[in-house]
Amino acid sequence: MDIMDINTNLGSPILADSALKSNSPLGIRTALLPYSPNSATFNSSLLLKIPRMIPGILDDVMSSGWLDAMKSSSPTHNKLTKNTGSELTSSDDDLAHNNWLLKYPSALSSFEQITNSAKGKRLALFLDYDGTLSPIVDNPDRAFMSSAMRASVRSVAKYFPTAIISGRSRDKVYEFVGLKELYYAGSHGMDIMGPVRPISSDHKNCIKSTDEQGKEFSLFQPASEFLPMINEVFRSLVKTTKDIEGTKVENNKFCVSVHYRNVEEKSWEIVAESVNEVLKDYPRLRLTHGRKVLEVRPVLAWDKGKAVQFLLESLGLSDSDDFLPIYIGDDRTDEDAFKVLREMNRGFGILVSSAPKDSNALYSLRDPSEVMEFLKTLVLLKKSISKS
Ligand SMILES: O=P(O)(O)OC[C@H]1O[C@H](O[C@H]2O[C@H](CO)[C@@H](O)[C@H](O)[C@H]2O)[C@H](O)[C@@H](O)[C@@H]1O
Repeated sequence: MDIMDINTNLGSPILADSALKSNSPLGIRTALLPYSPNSATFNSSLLLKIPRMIPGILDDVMSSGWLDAMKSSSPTHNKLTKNTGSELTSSDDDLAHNNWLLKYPSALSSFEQITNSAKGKRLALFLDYDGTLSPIVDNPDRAFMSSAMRASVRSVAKYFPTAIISGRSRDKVYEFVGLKELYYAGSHGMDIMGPVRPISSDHKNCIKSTDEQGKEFSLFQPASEFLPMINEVFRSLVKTTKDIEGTKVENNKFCVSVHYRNVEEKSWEIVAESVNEVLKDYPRLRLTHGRKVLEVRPVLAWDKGKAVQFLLESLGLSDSDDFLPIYIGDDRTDEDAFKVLREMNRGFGILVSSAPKDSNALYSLRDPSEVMEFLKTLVLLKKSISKS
C-alpha cells in the first residue's frame, strides 16, 4: 500500500519576530505605521461584509448571547439538559456519549476505515494546540505538552507535513511545542509561517524570508494592519478587567484572549460587560468564544479554515486529488477548519471532546492522550508500509 507518501524534508519554518524584522519589510512597516482606529487601511478583500454590532440590539447580545455562550463552555452547564434543566446521571451520560459516538466515531476504533480512505493518498496533518496536544489547565501560561506528546508529534512530522494551528501567538505556541520541523500558524491562522511555494497573487501580505540557518519560508500575516489596534485594545482590556478577580488577558499578537476560567460565575456578566464596553469603540474588531475565553479579533474573513487552505496551497497539495488532510482540534474555532475539509470533500476533521457536542468533524477522540495514540498509530502504519 503506498499511502501517505510525501516529501518529509520540510525545512525549518521557525523564526522569532525579533529576528524577522531584519529581513521582513512587512514586519517593520506595519509596526511603525501611524494608527487611527477609524482611518486605518486594511486589505478590503478580506474584511467581513457584516457589521459586528447592530446599534440597538447590543443589550440583547449582552444579556443573552454572550452570557449563554460563556455558560455553555462550562462543564457544569453542559451537564444540564437543555429543556428541563435537570441533572444528568452518569448512566445518562454514558448513553448520550455512546449515541454521540455513533455520529462521531472514535478515530482510534475507526483506524482501519481511515487507513482505507488514505490508500494511495498523501497525508497532511493539522493540529490545534490547547486541549488537543496539551490538556486544558487553569493557567494558560502553564499549558505544557508532555515530552511523550512532543516525541509523537516529532515522529509524525518525519513522515507527513505537519502544522500547528493555534489561537495563541505563533511565538508562544512554538515556545510550547519547540519542534523546528513543523509549520506554525498563530493567532487563529492570522500569522502563518509555511513552506515557500508559488501561491496565488491574491495573497497579499505574504513575504518570503529566511531563518537563522538560511532556510527559506513564507510568512503570511493578513491582519498585519491591525497590530497597533490589537495592542491598544489589549491594554484597555487589561485596565478594565483588572479588578475582576481571576480574569486574565492574553496578547496573542493579532487577537486577544480574555480568560474567565478562574472567575467566579457570578462575575462572568461583568467580564462580558467590560469586554463589550471596550469593543464598542472598535467596530473593526469582533468577538468569538472559546473554552472559557472571549477572543477579540479583527473583522476579517480569515480563520483556521482559511489557514488550512493556505497551507495546503503552499504545500502544493490543493490541486491534487491524491492528498488527505486531517485536522485535529477541540474548540469552536477549529470548526472553521473542519468545515473547510467537509466542503472540499477532502480529508476530515477529528474533534477532541469527552462530552457530546455537534461538530463538522467526522471522527472524535476523547482527549490529548487519545490524540497521542492516534499519532503513534499513524507512524506505526507508515513504518510497516515502508518495510513491506
Ligand atoms: O487554538 P488553540 O491552540 O486551542 O488556542 C485556543 C486558546 O487556548 C488557550 O486557552 C485555553 O487553554 C488554556 C490552557 O489550558 C485554558 O486555561 C483556557 O481556559 C482555554 O481557553 C489560550 O490561552 C488562548 O489564548 C487561546 O486562544
